Amino acid sequence: MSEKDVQDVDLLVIGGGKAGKSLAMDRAKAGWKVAMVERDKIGGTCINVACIPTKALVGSARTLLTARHAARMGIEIGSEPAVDLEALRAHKEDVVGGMVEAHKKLFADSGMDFVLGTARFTGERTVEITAADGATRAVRGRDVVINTGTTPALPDLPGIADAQVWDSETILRLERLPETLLVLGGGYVGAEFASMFAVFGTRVTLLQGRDQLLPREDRDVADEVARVLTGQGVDVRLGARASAVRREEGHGDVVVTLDDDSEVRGQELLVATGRTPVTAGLGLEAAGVRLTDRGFVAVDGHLRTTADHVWAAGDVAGSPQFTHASWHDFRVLRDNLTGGDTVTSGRIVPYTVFTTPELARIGLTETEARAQGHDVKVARLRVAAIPRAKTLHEGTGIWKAVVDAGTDQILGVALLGHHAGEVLSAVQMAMLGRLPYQQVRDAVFTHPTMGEGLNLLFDTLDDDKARG
Ligand SMILES: Cc1cc2nc3c(=O)[nH]c(=O)nc-3n(C[C@H](O)[C@H](O)[C@H](O)COP(=O)(O)OP(=O)(O)OC[C@H]3O[C@@H](n4cnc5c(N)ncnc54)[C@H](O)[C@@H]3O)c2cc1C
Ligand SMILES: NC(=O)c1ccc[n+]([C@@H]2O[C@H](COP(=O)([O-])OP(=O)(O)OC[C@H]3O[C@@H](n4cnc5c(N)ncnc54)[C@H](O)[C@@H]3O)[C@@H](O)[C@H]2O)c1
Repeated sequence: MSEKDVQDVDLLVIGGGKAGKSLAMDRAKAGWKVAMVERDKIGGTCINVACIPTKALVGSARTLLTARHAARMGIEIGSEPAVDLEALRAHKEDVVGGMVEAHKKLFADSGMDFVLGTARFTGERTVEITAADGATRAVRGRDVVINTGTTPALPDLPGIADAQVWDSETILRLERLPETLLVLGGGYVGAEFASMFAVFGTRVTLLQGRDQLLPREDRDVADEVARVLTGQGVDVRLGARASAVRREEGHGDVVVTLDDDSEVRGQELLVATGRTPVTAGLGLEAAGVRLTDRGFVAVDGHLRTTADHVWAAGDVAGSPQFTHASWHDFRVLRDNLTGGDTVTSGRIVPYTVFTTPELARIGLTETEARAQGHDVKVARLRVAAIPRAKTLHEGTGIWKAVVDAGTDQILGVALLGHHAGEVLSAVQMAMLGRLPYQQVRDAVFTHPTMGEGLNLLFDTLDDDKARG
């Protein structure tokens, strides 16, 4: 392609994830000439194959639980509630489809040039885009943003490539509800799918290589999540490291061999052992963009890559792998592209693991706080003590808060229980405002709400008992 065929734009976005699409729309509305290239998922990973479909299905699992437990609330439902697989799939596709359609309209209304195709760098700030029909075009950005995300990792285990295993995308096709399901990996994906499928009636065995579920959490919190899963019927096996996988003939069982040579079998296997950055085939060398040792695009605090006027955001840039982190990357980029000077360091990124009930987390764990030299006080509360939880028969879970004993600042919180993700935002506001915990302890919350439990949680910070 000759130089005169290269189209120049103010902003070129490669990959329409949360950061990229938000920035593309924002800058197009501001009058910039913007092109955004997306390979196949209109709206990005979260909407098509991650957060949104999984949370639609978690919603179904919770509806099933509510129906199952209706009698204890004095409601007679009649026959045993059950999953209708076709309707379940339709529900999920309806939610996803609606959001994809909404994005098409938002993209068009913003005035950006939305290009469905695969981008590959051919030189500095310049890409060749190949559309599904093979047509190509070249675009050069004054500034370029790489937002190509991550994809499920397939661990290097003998036999796994031929065992027709599921990953977090293929399982969402909901081709069947297996009677038995093996889940390899006890991180976020493993915990959420294990909880969901167990509620749907599948006998789930979760194989976690480490000796703790959700290894980033404090052990007491992770153990409590494991108890929740066990209570739902999940066989949680810790320290169960897979060494090989095979599928028996005629699409028979999947068999996982563990490090101790024992075998575990199930009708299907979900591999949930992490995600790999999408950089292959991007031609990053041609653009002067370097990777970190772990294969992510190397960026500084401003999200600048090693190439001038080339930026990266979201999962591929090594940001915490959450949609809201990518969304914040958008704000950082917007500032930096319009004369600002904003960095990603120091931001607090909370998250919620959508088991049922869910685990909501922010800030430091107790382990991290102690390792950083804080003298800590730890507050603990059983969710069953919260009046709202009693009215709902939703007493499962524990809440935990870690406070600096010297400054009374809240360092971190883990809330496992009903609507924990919603309650977490109140704690987050207190942390952002640097309020001492006493202000949360003594705030007047509405009765009876789950949020009111924060009074009770911080009330337990009686100095003698809480000092660890
Ligand atoms: C099962 C699951 C559940 C999750 N649930 C949650 C949740 O509840 N909450 C939460 O906050 N996070 C959740 N996450 C994480 C979240 O999905 C990711 O952190 C988020 O989607 C990352 O967004 P991103 O902006 O990095 O890019 P992505 O949304 O990954 O978008 C990248 C886009 O780039 C495109 N692309 C790649 N290469 C090219 C190319 N060469 N040319 C053109 N386009 C390209 C891809 O098609 C893709 O659409 C979940 C993840 C999984 C796997
Ligand atoms: N609710 C949410 O916000 C949400 C939900 C799902 C995913 N996500 C994001 O997606 C990312 C990926 O999630 P994930 O669960 O795939 O990865 P992860 O890194 O959280 O967990 C993978 C787990 O697999 C285990 N493992 C690895 N190899 C193994 C082996 N051979 N045998 C047994 N166990 C093995 C590891 O010990 C680890 O605990 C997360 O980091 C998270 O940020 C977020």
